[in-house]
Amino acid sequence: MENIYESTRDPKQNATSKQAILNGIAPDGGLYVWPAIDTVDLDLNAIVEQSYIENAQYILEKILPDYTKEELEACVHNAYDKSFASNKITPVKKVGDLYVLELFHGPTSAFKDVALTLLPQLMSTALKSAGKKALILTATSGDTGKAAMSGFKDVDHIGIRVFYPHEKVSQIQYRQMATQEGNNVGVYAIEGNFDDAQSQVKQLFLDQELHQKAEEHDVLLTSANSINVGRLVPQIVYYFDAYKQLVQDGVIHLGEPVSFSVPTGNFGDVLAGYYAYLMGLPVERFYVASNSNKVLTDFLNTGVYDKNREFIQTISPSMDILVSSNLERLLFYMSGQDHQKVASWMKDLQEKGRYEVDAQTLQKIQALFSGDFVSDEQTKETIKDVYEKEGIVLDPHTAIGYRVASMTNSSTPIVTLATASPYKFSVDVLDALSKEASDEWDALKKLSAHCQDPIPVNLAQLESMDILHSGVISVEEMKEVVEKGLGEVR
Ligand SMILES: N[C@@H](CCOP(=O)(O)O)C(=O)O
Repeated sequence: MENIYESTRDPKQNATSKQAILNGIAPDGGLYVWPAIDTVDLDLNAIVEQSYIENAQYILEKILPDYTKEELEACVHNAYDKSFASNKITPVKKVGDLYVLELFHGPTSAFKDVALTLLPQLMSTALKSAGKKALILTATSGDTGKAAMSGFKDVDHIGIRVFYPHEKVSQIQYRQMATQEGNNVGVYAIEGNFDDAQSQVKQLFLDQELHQKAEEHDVLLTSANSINVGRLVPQIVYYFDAYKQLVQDGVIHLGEPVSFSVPTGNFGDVLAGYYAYLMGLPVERFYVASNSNKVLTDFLNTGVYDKNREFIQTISPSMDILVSSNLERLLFYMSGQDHQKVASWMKDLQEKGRYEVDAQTLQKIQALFSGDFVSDEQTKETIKDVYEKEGIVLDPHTAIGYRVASMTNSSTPIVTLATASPYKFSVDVLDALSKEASDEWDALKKLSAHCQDPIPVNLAQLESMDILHSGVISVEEMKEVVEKGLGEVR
């Protein structure tokens, strides 16, 4: 099978899709990309007629060509047949003049579930072909960690270790992770922020001593973050499916463009949309919505990416990120697939904390992407305003995307990606609605009563669950955790 994937930094580092998924990141620290993704020929007429599951299979067959049709069929059905509370998987709703793509009906109430119910299937299938075991390392700012553990819990031949920033996730996100059951999971708070966790995980992937030890245990080290192409590609499907729903609802005619507003920190979700665009989805513009950690807004406006700034803890913690990993993939495509340029920008980021792209690359990016940011105060205002006018409660991340979408004066329909359930951020959402609560449980109940909407079962049951993981470790101690984990994969 052809090695169609290659590192953003060096075309010689190439792999099949199964190998790319097993490796997580390329051995040179770059991210796997498929340079010819824009040659994929998808039939939009077929897509608007098919179910979500049929579309997932249709699209993944094109982008993961070394999986057999039967393998992908099994993976997709195992992931989506029973795990989502909506039979549409990711329904689109009209909210005011905008559209909202609800991505939070999965087992942990965040958009990550769409990919992290499928990645364990893809990973297990690839591991079987390779005859190996795997230890998955995951950095999380709140949502990915829980969704990854839920997806990989008790999966044979796979272990998972999750690292999140101590006291920098919402109370409910903390409870979701700290109560996680499973004989193959480990979750640790780290002293630091998400960027510290993510950088250390990336370092560990490149650590030769660790790889040596992994080999001794016959274990591969890999990732459940969106740096892994297997985490990213399932997210392409919901962009096509949202388009399908707009056509079916008569909002657009087939072939007409739509725009997307995507709240993002690590740039994975919006990059999946760009992949959909490269595969033929008619998109006019992507609005990249940030919180006060507005490193992406500044980059999109100036071409300078500069992480040397204050890290701000916000009420949208999943987006409290200053090193936005997947931007590297966008730079690869927008620079004309110039591996050397990408490698030198990433070297600058590593050594100086900043890089500046050339005018041509910036121009190409700006032709399709805009960036804007929203403060905590504005986020709360938006939650309140949308609730009062439309009776819909948005979570803080979605509110950021919604506000950025509503600031444009485009006549093209804009779909905001609703990335999480508001109940995951119950205290701040209730506060935005000018109500008080004594703690996160009181907030959950009051929010539910106020909105006359049931609390998702997976969140409601957290209150009675025991805390199983309470370790707080330093960034340096992460390596020990991983070394130990290698011997525990069964
Ligand atoms: N927002 C994420 C951060 C990690 O991003 P990912 O898309 O690379 O998994 C989170 O909630 O953990």
